Amino acid sequence: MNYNTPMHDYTFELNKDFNFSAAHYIPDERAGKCSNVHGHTYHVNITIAGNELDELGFLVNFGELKSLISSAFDHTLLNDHKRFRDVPPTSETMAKTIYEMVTEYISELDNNPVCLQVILRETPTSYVVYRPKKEMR
Ligand SMILES: Nc1nc2c(c(=O)[nH]1)N=C([C@H](O)[C@H](O)COP(=O)(O)OP(=O)(O)OP(=O)(O)O)CN2
Ligand SMILES: [Zn+2]
Repeated sequence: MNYNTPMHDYTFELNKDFNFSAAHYIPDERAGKCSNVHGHTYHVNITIAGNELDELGFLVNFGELKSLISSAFDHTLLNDHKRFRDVPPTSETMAKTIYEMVTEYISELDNNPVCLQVILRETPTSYVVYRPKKEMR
């Protein structure tokens, strides 16, 4: 999928798309049919930027980004995850959670990549963009 990415001055920008399947429910009757357990094939787009590459010539390993998120969420009930103990697993909170997981992972890398945004598509017609405020970077 092609999505817009924010303007930046980094030399390299990387985008990783992948899918995972998971179930969820929104535990509030105001969510209507979405308060029942149901499943989605979630589509994720992660944008990473930076000025330096690692010894392999990678900004970030594409496969590591995918496995970081898929190993946590694929074929699970999202409501069971500790990250969704206090907030319901909506597209918005999922996009923010994935951003936080990616940012924790890349903060360990020596070449200083940053995550610019995460896009989480829940259905063919519904998706969310999570982009941190500039002072958070
Ligand atoms: N702001 C949000 N609204 C809704 C969310 C959400 O995460 N954030 N989630 C849901 C449900 O989980 C649902 O699975 C998705 O809803 P919706 O886009 O309405 O799905 P439909 O397939 O019914 O949409 P169509 O318009 O028929 O394509 C609900 N709202
Ligand atoms: Zn849903």
